[in-house]
Order: sequence, then structure tokens, then C-alpha cells
Amino acid sequence: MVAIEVNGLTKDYGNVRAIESLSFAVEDGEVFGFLGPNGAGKSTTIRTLMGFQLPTDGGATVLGHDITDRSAMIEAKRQVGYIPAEMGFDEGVTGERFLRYQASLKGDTRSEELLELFDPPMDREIGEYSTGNKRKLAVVLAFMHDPDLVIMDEPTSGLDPLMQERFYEFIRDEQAKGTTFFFSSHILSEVQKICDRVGVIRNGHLVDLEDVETLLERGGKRVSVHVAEPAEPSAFAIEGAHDVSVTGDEQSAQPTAADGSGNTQSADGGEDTSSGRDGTSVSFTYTGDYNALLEHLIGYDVLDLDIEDAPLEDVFMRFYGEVDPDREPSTVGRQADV
Ligand SMILES: Nc1ncnc2c1ncn2[C@@H]1O[C@H](COP(=O)(O)OP(=O)(O)OP(=O)(O)O)[C@@H](O)[C@H]1O
Repeated sequence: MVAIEVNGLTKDYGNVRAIESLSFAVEDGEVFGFLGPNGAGKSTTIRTLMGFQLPTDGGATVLGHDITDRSAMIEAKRQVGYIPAEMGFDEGVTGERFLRYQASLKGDTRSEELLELFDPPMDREIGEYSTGNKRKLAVVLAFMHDPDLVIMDEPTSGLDPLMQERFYEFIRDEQAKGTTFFFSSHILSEVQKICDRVGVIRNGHLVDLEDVETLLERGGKRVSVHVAEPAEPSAFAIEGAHDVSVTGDEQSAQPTAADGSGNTQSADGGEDTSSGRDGTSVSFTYTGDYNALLEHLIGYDVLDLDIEDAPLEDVFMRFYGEVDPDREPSTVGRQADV
């Protein structure tokens, strides 16, 4: 079954088109990250999906309920948890009182367990809460009725790193029990950690939609190599190498072997290759053929070599950083071989 189905969803604010012709589906049981820079249209999409505002064109269903149908959405929300970007609490009441009020509206089957895990200061007035504590309370409120689907708008903003990790772990546990997640973020590391699939939105258009693993595979490897010889970036302009950068003493041609053997460093990848010794450090992102890379390196006296997955940040910047904002999303999707 499909948890969320979005069909040509478009929303204008006056003459500002915030989102245009969005179409995608969130499958039952998956964690779907909705990624994009500031102003891309993430919150607009989420608010429209929650039924807080009507679409200008197109439509969507949430757990099979039409988002433009008020009574259907009231029904849907019994099974939906929601964490908004801006937490509009009644600041004059205590967390405890607010939670009881929410419980009377939508039920409460697990707040005790959630309070133990996230621990917002329930006996204090919400007006005195820090941003992080408001976020913790919002998490408790979103999950207290044990929803099937949780929609979240940048849920970890304001949480400290420890609490963020706890939240990620909690999401993984909830997913294992069958809960579906749709959430917006511009924190790529969190998307990498917890999402099965991502949709990327730019200037109101969906520019990519795929699983995180594929995105990372397409991103290639980050290669850092320290060679004894001087080298210019052009020497590493091989097919599949991107963003080549070179640092170090480009005049030096000799390795600094203590025993004169030339074998000063093992190629274990554990050393800092960027400075403080002779030779040249070259780093680049590589999406080409591995054999071609190894053949190229044979031409050098390699002192150190480190190859790891390119972080999602690099992938994101390389695939989307240079995209023309006015370009049609479908064109970008084809180019990216989706
Ligand atoms: N209530 C509104 N009235 C007019 N324009 C709006 C309104 N809400 C959003 N916009 C505009 O719609 C576009 C999309 O905004 P939206 O808040 O959906 O982006 P976002 O991706 O959530 O951004 P952020 O990451 O900064 O929260 C922006 O150009 C924004 O200025």
C-alpha cells in the first residue's frame, strides 16, 4: 500500500508559485526524506499534505484520504503524527497540561514511554522551554497515539547531538514496527543515516527521487593520494575525476625516507596526508573505472592512499549544485538517469 500519494501538487501564494506539479509516492513502511535548500518548498508541501491549506492544482492522498476533504483528513489524523517546523504551543500552560489536552483529542497509548526517552520538563510552563525542549515535547505529542504515518518538518532542528542520535535510533525502531515516515530536512548526514529514499526539491520542483544507496553509489569515491612527485591538478584530470585539488610542496620530488628506502609511509590510509611532509597530496571525487585509476597511480611513487565513499554532501552538490533553477525537473531527472 502507498502511505502518501502526491499527484501534480501545485501551491501558489498570491503570485508566488511555491511548489509546482509535484508527483511522488511514499511507500508503506519506508523512511522518505524530502531534501532541499531553504525556500525550496518543503514546508509548503508538508502543510498542504496535512490539509492545513488547499492546493492550487493537483492533489494528494494521505493514508488513502483526500487531502482536500476536511472530514477525511480528520479521520486520517487519527493515524498520523505531525511535527511542525514552528511549534505553536500555548506558552502559558505546563507541558503536562498540554499533553493531557492533546490526549483528550487524539488519545494516548504511549506517552509514558516517550517521556522517559525524550524527557521534556513537563511541570514547567512551555513559555519557559528552550527550543530543544519544545522539540522534545513535539516528538512526544507526535507519537503518543502510536500513529502509522509520521510527517515531520525538520524534526531535529534544536535537538542536541545526543538527542538527535536518540531520535534517529527511535525512528529506526519505529520503522521496524511498521511506521512510515515522511520528513523534510536539509541535513544530509541525517538523511544518509535514516532514510530509505529521498526526494530532492529545488525551486518548487522535484529534481530527483531515488534510494539513498543508489545516490551514494552514483556519488563515487573520495580519493586522497599522497605522491612523492610534484604534481599539478591537470595531472589527475583523468576520466571520472572531479574537483581535483592539490596541496603540498610541489617542488619536492623526493620522499623523506628515514632509512633512505623511499618507503616512508604505508598505504594504510590512516595518516594525515595533507601537510607537513614532502611530496604532493591530491584529492578528488572519482566516479570512473577503478582499473583506470590504479593504472594512473602506477605512474607515481604513492606514499599514502585513502579511498572512501563520497559523503552525501558531495553527491548533492555535484548533482544539484550547478542545476539551472529554471530547468524543467523532468530533464534533470533524465540526466541523472533516474
Ligand atoms: N505564507 C506564505 N506566503 C507567501 N509566500 C510563502 C509563504 N510560505 C512560503 N512562501 C514562499 O514559498 C516558497 C517555498 O517556501 P517553503 O517555506 O515551503 O520552503 P522550505 O523548503 O520549507 O524552506 P526552509 O528550508 O527555509 O524552511 C518560498 O519562496 C517562500 O518564500
